[in-house]
Amino acid sequence: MTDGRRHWKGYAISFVFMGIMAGTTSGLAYLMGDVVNRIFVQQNSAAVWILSGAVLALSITKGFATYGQAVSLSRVGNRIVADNQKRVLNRLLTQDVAYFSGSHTAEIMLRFSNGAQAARNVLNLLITSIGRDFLSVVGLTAVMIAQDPFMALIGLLVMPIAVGGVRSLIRKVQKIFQREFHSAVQIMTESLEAFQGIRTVKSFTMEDNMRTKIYGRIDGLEKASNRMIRAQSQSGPLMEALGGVAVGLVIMYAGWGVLHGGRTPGEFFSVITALLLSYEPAKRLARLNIDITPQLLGARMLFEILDRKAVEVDPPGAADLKLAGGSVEFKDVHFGYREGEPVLRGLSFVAEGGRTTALVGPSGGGKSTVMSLLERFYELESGSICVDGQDITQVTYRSLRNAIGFVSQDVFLFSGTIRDNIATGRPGATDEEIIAAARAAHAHDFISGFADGYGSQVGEQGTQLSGGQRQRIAIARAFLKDAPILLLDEATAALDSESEAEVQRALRQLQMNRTTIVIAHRLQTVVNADRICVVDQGRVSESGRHDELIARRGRYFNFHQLQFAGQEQRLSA
Ligand SMILES: Nc1ncnc2c1ncn2[C@@H]1O[C@H](COP(=O)(O)OP(=O)(O)OP(=O)(O)O)[C@@H](O)[C@H]1O
Repeated sequence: MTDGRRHWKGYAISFVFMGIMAGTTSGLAYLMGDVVNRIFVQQNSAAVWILSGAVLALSITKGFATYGQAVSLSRVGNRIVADNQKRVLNRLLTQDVAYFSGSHTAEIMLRFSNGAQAARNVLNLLITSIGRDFLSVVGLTAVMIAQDPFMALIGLLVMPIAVGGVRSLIRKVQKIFQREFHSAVQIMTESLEAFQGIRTVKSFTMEDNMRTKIYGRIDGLEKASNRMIRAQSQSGPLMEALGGVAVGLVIMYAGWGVLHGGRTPGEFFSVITALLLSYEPAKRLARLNIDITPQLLGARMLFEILDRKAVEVDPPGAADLKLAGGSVEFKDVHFGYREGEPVLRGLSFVAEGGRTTALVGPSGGGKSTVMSLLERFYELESGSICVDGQDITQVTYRSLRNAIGFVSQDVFLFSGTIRDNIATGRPGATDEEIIAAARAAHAHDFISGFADGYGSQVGEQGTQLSGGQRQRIAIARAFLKDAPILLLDEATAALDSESEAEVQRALRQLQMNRTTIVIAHRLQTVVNADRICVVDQGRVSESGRHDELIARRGRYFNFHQLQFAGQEQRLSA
């Protein structure tokens, strides 16, 4: 807990309220003895006033204590949820890209939201059980013992049986919970995919398939939830029966005592009241194990994230990257996303500062991987990557990533305004700077064409931008970021020639005076690049300027010929 002491203070307060609740409840049970004896047996008229006043006072105190404990417990509970969510968010943000590509968003989201609630529920259940229920049972037992120890013993005889009875249910509950969680993740995953891929779903008329599949999952979850309720409620009949046995035995013993053994009716009523009042808290205590099990499992889902090591943590004493021209060097880099499946096999190349280096080669050769590695989204197996002579593993993540701008084919827009989206390039940028960046990116005109201009909403609930427009937003971001190193994954599709020309113009401007590494799909880029690296099977098989490589008549030359033969201005694919 980030601030455990703060939580415990809150719990201590609700504990005090619970103590008052337990005390007043026991007091009320105790008074029942006097009510019966003084008012009904002794017919003492003064006692009517005193006892009714005392009952009233105790009830009012109990009412306030009930309110106080509910409010204080909820407050501390809500704080725990909030704290836990912040901690999980922090831990998630320090995970690397590999973690996110390896786990489904739906599962992370469920752990994030339900896990934090479950952790709160565990503490609440423990506190209310110990504070309210346990104290009540202790207080009421004390009343029973004070009135008649033997009668109390009869009443409490059933307790061990109740506790033993519920134990067997716990394993069942655990198993059902796992199934419930799994079904919930599947429902969330599949419906998220259906909504995110709604165009594909509709154009392939997959609605019926989707419906059937997700219906099946929902039905599965419903069944699991029903099974859970059945298992959890199995303790109900057991407890009712045992409670009945206890009350029955007390009536038999005490009734006989009142009739034949000189016991007062007051003692009898007081014990019965205490027994009936302790019934609910005792039931809850016996069920505690069952109720807490799913919550504990839910909390474990959360703690599995919290227990993960923060991956993206700077080594102690890591220095910030010192830029001097922004040259990039890959030296004999070996890397694979999975064990035994190498993607880069000894890749080396130099991207000189301020120059444009183009990566070309067949699809799947590892070009995008090169870019991910330079941003240090993944760790190398061997070899090194240096920026201006500094190994990227030795400098801070922040300074490395601040030095790199990125424009890719699929541009991610956050929900918010166009202004906000451009400003992600440099948080805190002024309106003038944002507009200047948009102008440089050839985006100002189309943005001004919207009714709300820079204030237009984009993202999931906003204006849908075209592919070319989205790209120009990304370019504006990169202009604003003004990083010395630029990674460019050239657009290959979905741009009409007009917006393509706009995007190209903007990109040319952006590339000026920056170290640019571009995944080139267009001949034009390659022809003008200062250096072309042919990435094939995880290595740079050839490099040089366009005319040098053509003259060499090797791999690049073949690509080039192919492209011309296909009349397609693309190199990869
Ligand atoms: N996140 C990932 N997890 C696992 N494998 C991946 C991941 N990204 C890429 N790969 C694999 O790594 C290999 C290289 O992919 P990469 O995207 O770097 O190639 P590329 O040269 O950029 O291809 P293209 O020109 O088609 O974009 C491919 O075999 C691909 O399946």
